[in-house]
Amino acid sequence: MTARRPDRSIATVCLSGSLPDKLEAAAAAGFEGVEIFENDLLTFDGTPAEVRAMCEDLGLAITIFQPFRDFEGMPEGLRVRAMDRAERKFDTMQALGTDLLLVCSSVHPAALPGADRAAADLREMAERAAKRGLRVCYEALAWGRHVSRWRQAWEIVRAADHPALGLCLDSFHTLSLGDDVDDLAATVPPEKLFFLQLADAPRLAMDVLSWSRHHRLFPGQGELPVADFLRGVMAAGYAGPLSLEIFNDEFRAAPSRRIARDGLRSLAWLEEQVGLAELPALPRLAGVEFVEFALDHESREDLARMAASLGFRRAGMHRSKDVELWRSGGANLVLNSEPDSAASERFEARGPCVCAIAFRLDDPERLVARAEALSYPVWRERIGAGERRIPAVRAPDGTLVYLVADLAEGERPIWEDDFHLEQDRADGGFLGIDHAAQAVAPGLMDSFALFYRALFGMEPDAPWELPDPYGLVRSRAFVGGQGAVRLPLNVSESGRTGTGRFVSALAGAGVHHIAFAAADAAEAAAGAVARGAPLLEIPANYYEDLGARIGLEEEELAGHAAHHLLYDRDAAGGEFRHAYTHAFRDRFFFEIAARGGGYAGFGAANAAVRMAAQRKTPRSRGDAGGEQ
Ligand SMILES: O=C(O)c1ccc(O)c(O)c1
Ligand SMILES: [Mg+2]
Repeated sequence: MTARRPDRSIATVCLSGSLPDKLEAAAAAGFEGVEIFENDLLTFDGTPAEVRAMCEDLGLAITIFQPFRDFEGMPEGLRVRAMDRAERKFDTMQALGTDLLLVCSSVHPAALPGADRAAADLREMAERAAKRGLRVCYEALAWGRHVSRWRQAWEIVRAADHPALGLCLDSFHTLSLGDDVDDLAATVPPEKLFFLQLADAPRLAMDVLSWSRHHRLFPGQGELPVADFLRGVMAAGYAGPLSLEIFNDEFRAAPSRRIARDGLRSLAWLEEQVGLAELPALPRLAGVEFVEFALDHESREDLARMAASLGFRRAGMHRSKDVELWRSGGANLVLNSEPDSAASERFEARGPCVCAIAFRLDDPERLVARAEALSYPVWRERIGAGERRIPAVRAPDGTLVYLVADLAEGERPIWEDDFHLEQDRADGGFLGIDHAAQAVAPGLMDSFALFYRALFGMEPDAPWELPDPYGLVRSRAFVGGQGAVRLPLNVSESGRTGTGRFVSALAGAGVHHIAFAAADAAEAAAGAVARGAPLLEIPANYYEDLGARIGLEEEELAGHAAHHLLYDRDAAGGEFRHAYTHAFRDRFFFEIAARGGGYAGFGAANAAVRMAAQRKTPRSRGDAGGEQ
């Protein structure tokens, strides 16, 4: 570890609720400071002195009071008003007990250009602040009228040349304009770096004001190079707090405690990225060991029949619980009907569903320690004598993620301790679980992103959009262990899309799609069809288009059509062949998938055909319905 960890701060504007709710949530999550956003004070029914007392009781420093708008460059009459307004806000700051004011660059239509004029205004403000022992920092808003970049703000602060005036940097304003801080250390002396605000965002093609006001995210949740930005600022000698400033409509509609906690996790992860703090090291992910279903006996029989049609066989019965293991080669399905368990709790709330997924990784206990350091809940199921306790962490929707040690040759697999095994592993079948896709409720996507990225070190693919016949589905895949674990997350604002219906049918989010890796897709699909598996019918038009688009030979096209296979090819010639089943009781479905030539996607080009086929084919059997 290099220096002492900087204090962690969060702007009240990030959180939902009243000012006291926000402060309590920030303190409960473990922040050391808060930015008091002026609007939160204006709408609070109490004095600034009461806010100060609340913060003191909660152990929170007020790191800054903000924003002070439209100050610099005003023509004479308005300039006097602006100075008066500043004096009034200094009164408020003194009552709050904070010494730092953020002035953001003016957007006022009357604001006049000119660095000298702005410098003179800020110098006078700083002089007035200094008389009261206060300080001012100046921030370039990306949409400022005359000042939109930190270098312009710095020219003004430098020219003003007052010890009570410094710079506020905000990663969003810099990165959203495609700018960087590479020359910050060479340009700005450290004592002039007064404050640092951190925010990430998805890459969106929209005006920067709307982007900033509605779509900011915590570092790690978006696509901006926030870690590089922070490295540059630390290299310039910044010594103040790291403060999160996120304007996001979903954050402000979500429970403040969850959002505050995600904020702290995000900062801890970011500090690890740049070497400011340490966490128990990231895991080495080796694969998905199993997917577990919560079922009653009736649905278990149906699901077992469907699994059998895909080539799975019952491989074992649990020694002490009402749980079956079904296996095909390296793919394991756990069918859990144990009463009074985490699974039954899930079944009672949601009906048949995926209640857990298990990752194979190098050191489960180190991951547990990392989860605890990031305050993700850890779960340990009760066990019978002699059985192995497999630790788990809870995903943001409550799904359990079990942590199973990646075994060296000859080590004893978990299954042997807990199951009476009827069949060993070497029986052909699937190679393993290729990917597990989750439907995520709209407000939870960003929490999931942080969960997979900060806790497991998985990296996000670029987001993409899938056209469901009844609305848009946004998708973003998280990939770990060089493709050993692949988890596409799907979110839909519309309740009518397949994703929307899975979310409502599952009372929240959940794994709704499990892909088994096959060495030979045609062979696996042919076997499945022969055993009566409910594979999706693909329209002939699809194969027509495939021939036209990719130029596959007629014979190959006919083979794909005969086996219900979809086909995709990437720019480097990697190939993907895959077939889908109908959904099991409208809740989840399976896929047979074969990758070749380093193909890293999920057949997104075929998603529209798959979703349409799932919607239009009538329920053909009791265990494999398409329409509700
Ligand atoms: O959107 C704004 O107006 C605004 C205000 C203050 C900030 O620090 C900021 O980054 C943006
Ligand atoms: Mg800011």
